[in-house]
Amino acid sequence: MSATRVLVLNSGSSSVKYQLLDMADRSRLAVGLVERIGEGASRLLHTPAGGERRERVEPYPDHGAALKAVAAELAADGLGLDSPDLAAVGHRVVHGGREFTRPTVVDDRVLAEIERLVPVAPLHNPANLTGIRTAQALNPDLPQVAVFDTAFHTTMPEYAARYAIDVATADAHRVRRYGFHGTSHAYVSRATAELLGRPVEDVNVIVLHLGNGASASAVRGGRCVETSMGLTPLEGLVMGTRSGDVDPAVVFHLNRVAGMSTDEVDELLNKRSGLVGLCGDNDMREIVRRREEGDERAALAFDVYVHRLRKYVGAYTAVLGRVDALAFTAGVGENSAPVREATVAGLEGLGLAVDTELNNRRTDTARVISPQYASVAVAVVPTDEELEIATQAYALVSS
Ligand SMILES: Nc1ncnc2c1ncn2[C@@H]1O[C@H](COP(=O)(O)OP(=O)(O)O)[C@@H](O)[C@H]1O
Ligand SMILES: CC(=O)OP(=O)(O)O
Ligand SMILES: [Mg+2]
Repeated sequence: MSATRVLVLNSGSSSVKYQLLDMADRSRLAVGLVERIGEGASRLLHTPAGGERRERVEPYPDHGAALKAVAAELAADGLGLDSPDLAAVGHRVVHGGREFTRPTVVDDRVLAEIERLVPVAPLHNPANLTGIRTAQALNPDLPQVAVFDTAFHTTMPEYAARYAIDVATADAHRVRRYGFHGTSHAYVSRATAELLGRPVEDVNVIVLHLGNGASASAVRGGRCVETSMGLTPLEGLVMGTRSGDVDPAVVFHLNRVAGMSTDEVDELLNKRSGLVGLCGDNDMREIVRRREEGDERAALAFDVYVHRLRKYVGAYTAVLGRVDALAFTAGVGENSAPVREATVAGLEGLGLAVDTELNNRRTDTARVISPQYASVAVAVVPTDEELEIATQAYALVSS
């Protein structure tokens, strides 16, 4: 019997999410999360299929230490990285530049390329590299597969990927729009077509991936034609801690007028902006609760967030020409009925509306929330980046 299991590692700036899947039946054998890596008391939560959740609170100074603890938890369930049932480890790698258009088995050249892209994904690529190197050290014989956030967006037409800046300067430094969360945009756009019962080739979808990081994409017939993130995951929508779009002159202005260094402005726009910068909270549940209690800062943060979303929905409607579906996904998109309602309110002219009762209903499965009469299907479509990474990694190593 051949190996059918895939361990998926999704390493973020201060966390690792992981899942062990059996691709024979797509079942989950274990799921877990390590939070607050490098922040003193880190926490590991590990749940084996059919077993009790286990918690470990201890300091993990870096992603390497965290992954060793994850490997130990898996080994305790007989699911260690040395198991002959394991076919591959699939890694979410955030920045793959233009080079990587599909999942790739990691070798020294691939590692060097991911390393070269660290300056354009400083919060993400170093953690992804540590994940790969640690898994390699734990079992050198196991294929490590990199699945890139940028890959799905490499089909964007040149006029969407180009910034209107001097071509020679841009090309010399690879300055262009790459886009991120591609694994989620790919999975959700396909799942939306399935929900509508139509072939993906025939369907045009706007996907709103609203997690801590957030991005929109316009997908025509299964191919991405536009997305809101750019050179780095800072451009576009308002996010938990990131500003999204600002006039680039904000950077020079703060440098000249407030004496802030480039690194300080970088930190401001990536970590002290977005929802947290506007109202002190980045959790949409908390913002909605405060807003309902009459908190003005929370209400403004909500309005700025939703206004940006509405601008992108309008823009992507124009990009696609014909829209069949608008899909909400990730933490906020899947769970926040108030955000979904406010995003499409008054957009009947674009064929958009939600049915209040359908919008407020809670399910774990994909569903349409627009009324019968609406010409665009508004849908809630849960993303599953881990399943998608496992599927792509397994397809590659078993082919
Ligand atoms: N029930 C809910 N209502 C509103 N927002 C929620 C709810 N559950 C989670 N969220 C939001 O989802 C965000 C996290 O989304 P997620 O997709 O898990 O993010 P990431 O993968 O980027 O860490 C949280 O910051 C929170 O704002
Ligand atoms: C690219 C990106 O923004 O990822 P995340 O949402 O995991 O921070
Ligand atoms: Mg996410």
